[in-house]
Amino acid sequence: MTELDEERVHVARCEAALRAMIDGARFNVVVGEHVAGDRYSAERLGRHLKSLVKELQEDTGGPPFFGRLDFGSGAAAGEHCGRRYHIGRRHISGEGGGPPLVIDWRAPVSRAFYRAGARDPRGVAVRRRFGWAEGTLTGFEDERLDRGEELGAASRIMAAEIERPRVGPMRDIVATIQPEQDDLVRADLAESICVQGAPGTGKTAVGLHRAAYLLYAHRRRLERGGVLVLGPNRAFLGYISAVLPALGEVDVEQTTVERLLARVPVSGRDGEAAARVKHDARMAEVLRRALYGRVRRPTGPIAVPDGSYRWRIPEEGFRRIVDDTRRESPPYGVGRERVTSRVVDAVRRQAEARGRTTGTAWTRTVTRAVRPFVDEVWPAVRPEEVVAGLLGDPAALAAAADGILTAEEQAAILWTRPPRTFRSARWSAADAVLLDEVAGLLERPDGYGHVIVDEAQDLSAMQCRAVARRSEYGSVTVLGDLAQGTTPWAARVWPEHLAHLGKPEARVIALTTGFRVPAAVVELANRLLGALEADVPPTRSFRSDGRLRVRQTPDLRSAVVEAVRDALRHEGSIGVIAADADAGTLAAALRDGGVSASAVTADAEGNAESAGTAPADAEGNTDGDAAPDVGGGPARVTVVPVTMAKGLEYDHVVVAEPAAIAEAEERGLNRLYVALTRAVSRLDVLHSRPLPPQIAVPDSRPLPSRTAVPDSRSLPSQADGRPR
Ligand SMILES: Nc1ncnc2c1ncn2[C@@H]1O[C@H](COP(=O)(O)OP(=O)(O)OP(=O)(O)O)[C@@H](O)[C@H]1O
Repeated sequence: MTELDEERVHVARCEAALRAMIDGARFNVVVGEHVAGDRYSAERLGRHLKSLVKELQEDTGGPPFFGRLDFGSGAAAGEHCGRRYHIGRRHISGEGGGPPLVIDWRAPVSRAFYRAGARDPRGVAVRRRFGWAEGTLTGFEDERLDRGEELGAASRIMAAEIERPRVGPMRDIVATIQPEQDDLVRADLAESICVQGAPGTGKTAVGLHRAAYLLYAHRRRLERGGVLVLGPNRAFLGYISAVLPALGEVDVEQTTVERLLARVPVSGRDGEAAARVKHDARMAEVLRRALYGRVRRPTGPIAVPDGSYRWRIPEEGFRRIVDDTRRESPPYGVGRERVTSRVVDAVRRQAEARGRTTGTAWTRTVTRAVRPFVDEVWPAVRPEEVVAGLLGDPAALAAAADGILTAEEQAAILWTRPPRTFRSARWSAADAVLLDEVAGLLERPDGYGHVIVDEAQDLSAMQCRAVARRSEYGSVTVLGDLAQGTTPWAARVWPEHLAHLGKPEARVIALTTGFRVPAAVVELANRLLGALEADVPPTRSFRSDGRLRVRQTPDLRSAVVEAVRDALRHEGSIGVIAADADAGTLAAALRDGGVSASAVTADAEGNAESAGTAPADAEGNTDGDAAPDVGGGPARVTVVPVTMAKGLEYDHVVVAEPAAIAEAEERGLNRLYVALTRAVSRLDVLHSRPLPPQIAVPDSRPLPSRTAVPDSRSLPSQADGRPR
């Protein structure tokens, strides 16, 4: 029997054991319904067991393992001396209580799979990587670390995995996590980290694997708060939605900041000037003043009838209670309760001095009697009243914003036609952020144990504060790229942003090796860096494959259709990325040309990321909001308005008219940088107008024939990655 045959026998054992685990878990669900002592524990146990079944079922599709570690006999192997472990996406128990057939990739011993090298073998004699094709084990590759052999980037299996054409949603990367990524994935739960990563360096992948790792390593501690993943839009969430379930984690909340803060329907729209002011950190103080401006000093005593008695708190005593409470700065709602209970206590002291018994019923009656007095000085209020009271009333705004916002800034956010009541207000996306700030002043929201924020560079200071409120007692993983910032308020440096996120101490780590974008494409995109006002290192590509074509054409529409037809000859997904204003025309051109394509549609919720640009989310392929396919069946081609392209990737990308993308918004070059870095295997850049100078050939020599730049060698190389 060959070694490969032996491994295949192990595959069969694993599959049988996994089936037995599922049957066992199903059986436990049935038994669990009968064994639990009360309804509450029955429900808890039931939920746990059912989710175990769900997890296990999610797993049955993928290969049971992807690697193997053979530990040597030296002291470095420690307790693993002479042992052999298969490493996979999940633990598979051995038959009859024997040693496990597969160890979870997150277990401590698995770490050596990602970290061991010829220089530091960590007791590992041999690391084996397995190759799989359509569920069948096709081969393996050994690294004899004990003999100083290490393949590194030369591993065929690793390269094939990284360079494979992309189809469908994002996949996990457990088999090929790189050492610098592994460090981030396994960072301590208590530690907040910020990953500044060039496009395609695996930030999103790292964030999702970190979620899975933390849930494995700290399941009990995270059980209550849970883990939250925040992404830029629904198209992105659809794209990443399969990764965590494939890793056995089915209960992680994944949403956008807009949805997280959706306490009101968003139907209004701000102009850019208003949105900028509303997203500015100074609004926090304006809102705080507006809210606490409602607290008034008492102007009289409190009198509480109690049977034949009448208790009295003099104005001075009442005032002291209110002042003391304000000084303690509790959340507004807590302050209200604190004032009430302190007044009741003062009354109780008087009553008890007169020999009254003050039980629960007495407390309830007196509290009711005290309420109207407290309402006068510390009124109950809703966030909507506070924000509407501010934006709809120039005098109230002037009072709260005095010395904070200029007269122009106040004018920019004032409602020109205030609604009659806050109930009929047409709230904008930025208003929702203000409402959340006030809600947070009234009462602390429930927090998460860990929050992962993707594309964090695009959050405003006020959105960061909303995230900070939800991770006050937890930690965060901040993922972003300053060069991809496209909102008017996008971060230009990390420290200030991290302070708004409530984690100024977070460690900032840079990732620079790109696993998505081929070298030739990276070189083109890197030319934009100098113009982006972001101090980030240029990307280096892990990949030497791939293709870049830059072509000028008199007829953009026909050229796009032709490029897509050509791309359809290859395997993999195809994305046509264009300025928002051009996306519809190009989708129509493809339709007229008989090419089946779906379209990422404009946002249904109005949560545009910046004022004045169309859009935010909903990708058809993933959540059903797409325009129907012309050809029927799932389309391989997607037309993507460029403001929706963030975080997505396609095997073949056609970027249409870079000049139009660059000039459509203030940070148009950043947007172009995002567009150029979505391609996994091939990028076509088609233009009828001159290219933005940063990506045009620097010495204005025409690119070879102006039609094809087959590989990176055709582009003048730039060691420092900066435009010349
Ligand atoms: N270690 C790895 N092994 C295999 N594939 C990887 C690895 N790291 C990243 N990738 C792949 O590279 C691609 C880019 O990763 P990801 O989307 O996480 O990058 P990103 O840094 O978030 O990019 P962007 O900033 O452009 O959105 C994905 O297809 C991901 O699966």
